[in-house]
Amino acid sequence: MTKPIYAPPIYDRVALIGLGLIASSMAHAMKQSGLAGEIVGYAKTEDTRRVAVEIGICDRVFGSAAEAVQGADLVVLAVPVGAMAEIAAEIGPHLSQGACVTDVGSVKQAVVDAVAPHIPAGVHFIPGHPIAGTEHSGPRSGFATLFQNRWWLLTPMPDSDPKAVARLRRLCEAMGANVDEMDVPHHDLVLAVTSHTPHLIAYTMVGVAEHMRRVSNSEIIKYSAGGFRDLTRIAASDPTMWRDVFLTNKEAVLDILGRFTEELFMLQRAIRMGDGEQLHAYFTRTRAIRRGIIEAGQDTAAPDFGRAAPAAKPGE
Ligand SMILES: NC(=O)C1=CN([C@@H]2O[C@H](COP(=O)(O)OP(=O)(O)OC[C@H]3O[C@@H](n4cnc5c(N)ncnc54)[C@H](O)[C@@H]3O)[C@@H](O)[C@H]2O)C=CC1
Ligand SMILES: O=C(O)C(=O)Cc1ccc(O)cc1
Repeated sequence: MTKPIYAPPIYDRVALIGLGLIASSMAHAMKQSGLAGEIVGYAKTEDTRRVAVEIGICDRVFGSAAEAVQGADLVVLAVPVGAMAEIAAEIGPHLSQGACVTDVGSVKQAVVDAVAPHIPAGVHFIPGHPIAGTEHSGPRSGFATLFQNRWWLLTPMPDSDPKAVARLRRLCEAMGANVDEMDVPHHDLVLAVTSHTPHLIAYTMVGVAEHMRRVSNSEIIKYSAGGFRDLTRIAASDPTMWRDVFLTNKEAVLDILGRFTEELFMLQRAIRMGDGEQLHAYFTRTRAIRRGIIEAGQDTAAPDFGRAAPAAKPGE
C-alpha cells in the first residue's frame, strides 16, 4: 500500500473571522489535507462558537476578532461585505508582522476600501473571492469539497508581495480551486454579470410569483417546474449577504441591469410581434453559452452541493 505523503502545513495558524458557509468549508478542506497547523475562529454569537468547536472546524474560538488574529499567519475575513470595515478596524492593531490578510467577499472594491486603510505596514493584504457557494449559511453548512474545481479569484494590491500571493494561491489550489488573478474593478464588473444580477433576477421572479394572488402559494409549490425551482434555490440565499452585495457593487449591477432590461424589452417585442425567428436565433446563441460552460468543466451544479450539505439551523 502506498503511504500518504504528508506535506507541511502552508500556514501555521489560520484565523477565520466569521464562521459561516465559506469559513467552515475552508476549515473542512484545510483539515482534510493538513494545510493549517491550527485553525482558530471568531464568531459573534456564543452558539456559533460552540458549534464550531463541536463539529471540529476550529481548534480554538474567541469572543473577539482582535483576540482571534493574534499570532495568526493567515487571517481570513469571511463576514458579509458590509461588516468588513468594522472587523478590519478592530483587528488592525493586533495583526502579526508578516501575516497575510485575505477575505472571501463577493465584491472587491468595497472590501479594499473598507479593509486596506486598517492594514499596518509589514502585513500583506490580498483580497480574494471563491466563486463557489450555496444558498445555505452558518457553520454547519460547510463541506470540504465546496471549492473543488471552482475558481478562486485573487485581486492582489499593486504593491502585494509576490511571495505572499504565491503562498495564498498554493492554499487555494490545495483546497481544490483553480486560481486566477484579476484587477479589482474588472472583478466587480464580471461578477455583476455572472452572479450578482442573476441573483437579483431570481429574487425578482420569485417575488413576482409571490405577488400573483391569482396563483395560490400551494400551486406555486405543487407545479413549480425546473426553471422556477432553480430560481427559488437562488432566491433562498442569505438576505444580509446579498443586501450588502447590491449596496456595494451598485454601479456595475445597475449597468448590467440596464442592459438586461433592454434585452428583455427586445424579447418582449419579439413575442408581441410573433417573431419566432428572432426568438429562435436568440435562444440558439444562449444555448451555445451553456454548452461552453459545460465543455469548460465548470458545471459543478450548486444544488447538489446544497443537498450534500446539511442545512444550517436557524440563527447559526
Ligand atoms: N454564500 C456564498 O455562496 C458565498 C459567499 N461569499 C462571501 O463570503 C462571505 C461570507 O459568506 P457566507 O460564509 O456565505 O456567510 P454566512 O452567513 O454563512 O456566515 C457569515 C458569518 O459572519 C458573521 N457575521 C455577520 N455579520 C457580522 C458582523 N457584523 N460582525 C461579525 N461577524 C458577523 C455571521 O454571524 C456568520 O458567522 C460574504 O462576504 C459573502 O459575500 C463568497 C462566495 C460564495
Ligand atoms: O449558490 C449559487 O448558485 C451561487 O451562485 C454561489 C455563490 C454566491 C456568491 C458568490 O460570490 C459566489 C458564489
